Amino acid sequence: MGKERMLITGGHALEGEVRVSGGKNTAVAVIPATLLSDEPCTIENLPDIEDVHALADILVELGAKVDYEPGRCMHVDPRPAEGVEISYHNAQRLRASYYLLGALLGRCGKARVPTPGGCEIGSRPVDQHLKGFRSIGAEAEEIGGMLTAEGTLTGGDVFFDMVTVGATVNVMLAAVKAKGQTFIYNAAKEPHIVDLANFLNSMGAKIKGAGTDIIRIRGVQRLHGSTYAVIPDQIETGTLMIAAAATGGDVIIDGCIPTHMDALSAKLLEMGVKVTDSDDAIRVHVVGPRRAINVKTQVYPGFPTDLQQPMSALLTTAKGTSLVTETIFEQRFRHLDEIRRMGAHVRVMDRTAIIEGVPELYGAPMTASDLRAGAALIVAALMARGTSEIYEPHYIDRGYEHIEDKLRSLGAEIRRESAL
Ligand SMILES: CC(=O)N[C@H]1[C@@H](OP(=O)(O)OP(=O)(O)OC[C@H]2O[C@@H](n3ccc(=O)[nH]c3=O)[C@H](O)[C@@H]2O)O[C@H](CO)[C@@H](O)[C@@H]1O
Ligand SMILES: C=C(OP(=O)(O)O)C(=O)O
Repeated sequence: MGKERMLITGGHALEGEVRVSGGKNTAVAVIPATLLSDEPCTIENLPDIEDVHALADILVELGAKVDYEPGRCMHVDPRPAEGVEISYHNAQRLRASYYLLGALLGRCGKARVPTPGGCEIGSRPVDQHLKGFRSIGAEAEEIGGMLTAEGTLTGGDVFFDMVTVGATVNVMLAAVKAKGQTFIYNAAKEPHIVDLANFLNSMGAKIKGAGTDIIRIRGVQRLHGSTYAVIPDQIETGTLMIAAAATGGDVIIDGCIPTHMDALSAKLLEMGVKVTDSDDAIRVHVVGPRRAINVKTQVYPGFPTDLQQPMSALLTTAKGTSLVTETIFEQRFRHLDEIRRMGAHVRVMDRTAIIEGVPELYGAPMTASDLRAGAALIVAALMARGTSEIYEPHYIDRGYEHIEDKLRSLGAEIRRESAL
């Protein structure tokens, strides 16, 4: 497909109900995990997004039999998979291609994966992944643009220098079939870590403590098949909540897990936005002016970095001055340069954005630099006066299923067209 752009005419309050899709960050861990099974698996509730399409292609490249119905489910028979290396082209399509390292190491004791692509939001080193593999008995290195890991895994103690989602996932994948026991200290606690553990345990793995700082994995010899539905996407849920708040709307987001959204809900309440939870839905309802607040990104259960960009877009029109501090990634403010063209008053000093709320933004042409930057531009465009053009919307497709349809169903004026 050629170059495209999104056109959004702002000023419509979003209203109605919308259903959230399955989680990207859980899907991209669970799909590689099917390679560890000794029998076929079925994964349900997968979002119909580019990262999932890429992983289906990678499993096929490795020789697995994949039957994928986008938007529905993926059947994976890993038994014919003999490959231990993925192509540069496929590795570049997404960050999570590096989960094939852990999955292949766990499956057959050997893996070669080109350094991954994905969003450029900081330097994103992989030293902790490699250290983790070494701690459980593998040789692992990064050389010439290639990540390699090999060895008979014994299990062991893994101490991460910082909380890292990716390295926690990778070590979990590698360790489930190790000969001995693994302890991961300073583990990530994100909902997708728990979801991956639940999937692996449903295949017969012995993982305890997922969702806490210490994960214990007792290696097993074989894993059986499983049918598993991934959890709803908390970042899509959060983006829709922010979009509702930004447009002065009244939206019910169905099929989500409200407790995963506590950090965002607390911040919206602090701004003066009404947030009401029920079992599997959240209502976001704007009743008066939105006040400026301070936000600092943290690991779960703190405020997620993936929602910092849409949240800072929302704050550009809040009453007063907001401080947004990004502690996880060094380059996650690029969206603000674009939103400044719409009339926002923003300065970035080191890791903090100082946002002075303005009464109104004006539509402008803008370019998405990464996935959540794209989501932030959508939020800004939805609340602006006039029409905005968002170039490079393919970044948004990495993580949001049918985003235009969902927003249109809530009353947004949004469409995509060729940018030629
Ligand atoms: C596919 C997926 O789930 N992506 C998420 C994952 O990314 P990802 O897994 O890449 O993020 P990490 O949690 O690993 O990164 C956290 C911090 O640790 C640093 N680090 C990480 C690994 C390492 O070996 N060395 C190192 O220094 C990173 O540069 C970053 O500063 O968690 C991020 C933080 O919640 C989210 O923004 C991403 O959406
Ligand atoms: C940064 C993200 O994803 P990835 O780690 O896949 O690049 C994200 O989902 O916001």
